[in-house]
Amino acid sequence: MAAKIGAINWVIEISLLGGLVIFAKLPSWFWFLYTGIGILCASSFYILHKTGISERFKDPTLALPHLLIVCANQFLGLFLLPQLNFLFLIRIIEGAAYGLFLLTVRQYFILFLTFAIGLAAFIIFGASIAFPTSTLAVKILLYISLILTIGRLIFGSIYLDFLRSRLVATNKDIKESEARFRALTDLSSDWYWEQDADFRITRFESGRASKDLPPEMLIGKRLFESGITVKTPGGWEAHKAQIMAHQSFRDLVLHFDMPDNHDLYISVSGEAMIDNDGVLKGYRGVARDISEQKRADARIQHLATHDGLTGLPNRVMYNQMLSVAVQSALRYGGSFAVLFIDLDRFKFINDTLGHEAGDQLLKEISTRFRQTLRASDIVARLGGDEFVVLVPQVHEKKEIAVIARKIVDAAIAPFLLQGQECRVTASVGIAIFPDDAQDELTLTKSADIAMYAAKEAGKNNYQFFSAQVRSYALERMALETNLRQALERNEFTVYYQAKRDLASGAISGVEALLRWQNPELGTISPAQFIPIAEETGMIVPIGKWVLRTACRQNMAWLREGLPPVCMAVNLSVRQFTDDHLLLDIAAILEETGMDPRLLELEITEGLVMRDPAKAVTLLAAIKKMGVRLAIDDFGTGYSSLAQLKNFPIDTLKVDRSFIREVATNASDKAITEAIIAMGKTLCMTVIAEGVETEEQEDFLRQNSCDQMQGYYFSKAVLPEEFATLLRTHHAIPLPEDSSSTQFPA
Ligand SMILES: Nc1nc2c(ncn2[C@@H]2O[C@@H]3COP(=O)(O)O[C@H]4[C@@H](O)[C@H](n5cnc6c(=O)[nH]c(N)nc65)O[C@@H]4COP(=O)(O)O[C@H]3[C@H]2O)c(=O)[nH]1
Repeated sequence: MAAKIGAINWVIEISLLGGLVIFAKLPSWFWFLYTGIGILCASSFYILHKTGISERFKDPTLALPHLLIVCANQFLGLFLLPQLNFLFLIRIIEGAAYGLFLLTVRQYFILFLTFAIGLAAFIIFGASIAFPTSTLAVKILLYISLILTIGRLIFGSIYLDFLRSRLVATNKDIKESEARFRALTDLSSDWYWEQDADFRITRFESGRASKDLPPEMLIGKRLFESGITVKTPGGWEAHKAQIMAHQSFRDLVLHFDMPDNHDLYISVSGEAMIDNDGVLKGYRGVARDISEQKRADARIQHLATHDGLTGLPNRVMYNQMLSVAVQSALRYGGSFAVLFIDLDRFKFINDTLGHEAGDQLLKEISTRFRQTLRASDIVARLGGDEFVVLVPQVHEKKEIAVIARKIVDAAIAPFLLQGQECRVTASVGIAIFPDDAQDELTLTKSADIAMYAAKEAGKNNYQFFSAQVRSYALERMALETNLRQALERNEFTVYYQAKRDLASGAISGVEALLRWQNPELGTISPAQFIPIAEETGMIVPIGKWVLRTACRQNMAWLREGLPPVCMAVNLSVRQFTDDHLLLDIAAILEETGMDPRLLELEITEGLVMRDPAKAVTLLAAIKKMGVRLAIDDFGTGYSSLAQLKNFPIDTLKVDRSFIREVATNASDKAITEAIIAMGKTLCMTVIAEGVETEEQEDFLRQNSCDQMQGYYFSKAVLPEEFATLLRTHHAIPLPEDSSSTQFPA
C-alpha cells in the first residue's frame, strides 16, 4: 500500500516537472542548482554508505519498488525532456541507491529527506528566480508541485512510520529471541561460541559452565594453534579438513592440561555460518565440559582392566600388554619372558581361615610381588591365586631365574592372618618369547605348563618351559580332562584287597582301592590320578562314589551269605575339609543299610597334622557314628605319640616302605617294632602294608603285629574274586565293642 502511494506521488511529481519545463524555457544556471542538489545527494549517500548505521535491518520491499518507480519515471522523463539529462542522472543514482545497496530504514530516510528538501528548494527558490515573470499557468504548476512535494513528505513519513513500526516489531522479535537464547545459555552448562572466517574465537560464553575455562583463554585464538590437544581420531588435521570444507562437526574432544595439573576435557560441536552469497562468515556452536564423564570413563576402564581386590592389571589388560609386547618384539627384535605364578596351599588357607583371610593374603602378596619387581615389569592377577609377570627385554635366561627366585622368596615369607602366622609358597613357570612360543596364547600356555611342572617338582620353585616339560604337562592335562568325565562315563571300578589276621590266617577286613580304565589312556594308576583329583577338587564326588560303591558291595556280599568284613575306604585331604563329609557318610550308611562298625576310614598322618584341633573334632564326630578310623602310611609323617593319643584312632597301618626290607634292614626292623609296640600301647590294631614275602609275614607275626595286607596274600581284586577268597578264608568276627574302642580323651 505504502509503495503504491509512493509510486502515484512520483508519477504526479514527474508530470509537474515536465509541465514546468514545457511551459517555461529553463535558463542555464538552473542546471547549476540541480548540480548542487545532485552533489548534496551523492555526498549524503556516500556518507551513509560508509557509516552503515544499522546492519541489522535491510528490507528489499522498501528498495525494490523504488528502484523500479524511480527508473521508470526517469526514463520516461528522459524521453520527454532530453535537456533535463543531469537531473535524470541524479534520480537514477537515487534509484540505484535504493535498489542496489539495500539501504537500512534510517539510511533510506536520510536519503529521502535530502531529495525532498532539494526538490522543495528548487521549487521555492529556483523557480521563483527562474520565472520572475511567470504566467499564471506556471505559478499554478509551481504551487501544485510544492503541495505535492509536501504531500510526498507526508506520505513518505507515513510510509516510513509504517516501516519503523515494522522494524520495531522485528527488533522486538530479535530482542526476545536474543533474550531466550541468553536465558538458555545462562541455564545451560554448555558454552556458546563463535569464530570468525579466520577461525579465531570471537565469542565464548556461558552462564554456568566450568570456570576453569575463562573466555580470555580462547578469545582471538584459533583452536588448532593454541597448544590444545585434540583427542578425536584424526586429530587437528581431520578437523582442519572439515572446517576448510565448511562442514559441520560434532563432539570434537579437546584436552586442556590445566595449570593445577588437572585435566579438562571439552566436547565441541559447530556449524559454518554462510551468508546469502555462499561466503563463510565463521563458525558457531556449543561446547560442553566432559571432564567428569571422561573421569567416569577412565574409572570404568580401570575397573574393566584391573583386578578389584589387588589393583593389579587383570587378565584383559595383561592380554593387551602381552599383545603389545609381542608386536613390538616382532618389529624391533628382542626377547621377553612370561612368568606364570600359582600359589601353593592358598586354597587350604582360604578354606580353613575363610575368604577374608584369603583376600588379605592375596593383597599382601600382590604388594610383595610389586615391591620385589622392577617398575618396568608388569604384574597382573589372572584370577584366584594365579598371577603373571611380564618381563620386557630379556637378554639371558639367568636374569629370569633371578626374578623367579625373588618371586618364590617373596611368597614364602610368613603372613599374619587373623592373628595366625601362615605360609604359602609359589610355583613359577617361565616361557620366553620367541624361543618357547611366537604368539600370545601359546606363550601364556607354555608358562602355565611350566608352572605345572614346578608344582610337580615339589612346589616352591620355578621351572623353565621345555619340550620335556611340555610333553609331561600335555599328558597331565589329558589326564585331567579325561578325569573330569570319568565318573559319568563309568570308567571307575573298585578293587578289593584283603587284610589278613596274622594269628588265625583268616580275612580280617578289606580295603577298597580305586581303578580307572580310560578307553584312550588305558589303565591309570591311582598314584597318578588321585593327586590330580585332589588338586582339582574332583576327589570329593569321586570319593563319595567309592564310599557308596564299597558299602553297597559289602552289603551285596552279606546278602550272598558271606561273613561280614570291615570295609576300609581311603579318605583324602580334600574330602576331609569338605563341609558335607559327615552328612555324606551318614547318608551313604543309611542308604546302603551297612552297619557303621563295618566301615573303616583310612586317613593319612599328614591330613590330621595339618590342623590337629579341627581333626580331633571331626574324627570324634565320625567315631561317634560308629565308624572305625585308621591312620594310613604310618611312620612317613611327623606325628608324635603325644599327638596321636589325642585322636580316636582304631588302627595303625605301618607304611610299606618299612616292610619292604623289614626282614633284612635293622633300622626298618626297629621302626616297625616300635610302631607295633606303640599301637599296642594305645590299644590300636596294628596292620602292616605291602607284605610280599613269607619272611616279612613271619617277622610281623613274631612281633605281635595284628594283621597284614599285601601281594603275598592277595592283590586288589574284583568283587567276585574277593568273594571266592572270603569263602575260603573265613573272616574273623568283629569285636562286639569295636565301635567303642577306648582312646584317651
Ligand atoms: N608294591 C606293593 N604294593 C601293594 C602291596 N599291597 C598293596 N599294595 C598297594 O598299596 C596301595 C595301598 O593303598 P594306599 O596306601 O591307601 O594308597 C593308595 C591310596 O592312597 C590311593 N587310593 C587308591 N584308591 C583310593 C580311593 O578310593 N580314594 C582315595 N582317596 N585314595 C585312593 O592311591 C594309593 C595307591 O593305590 P594303589 O595303586 O591301589 O596301591 C595300593 C595297593 O595296591 C604289596 O604287597 N606291594
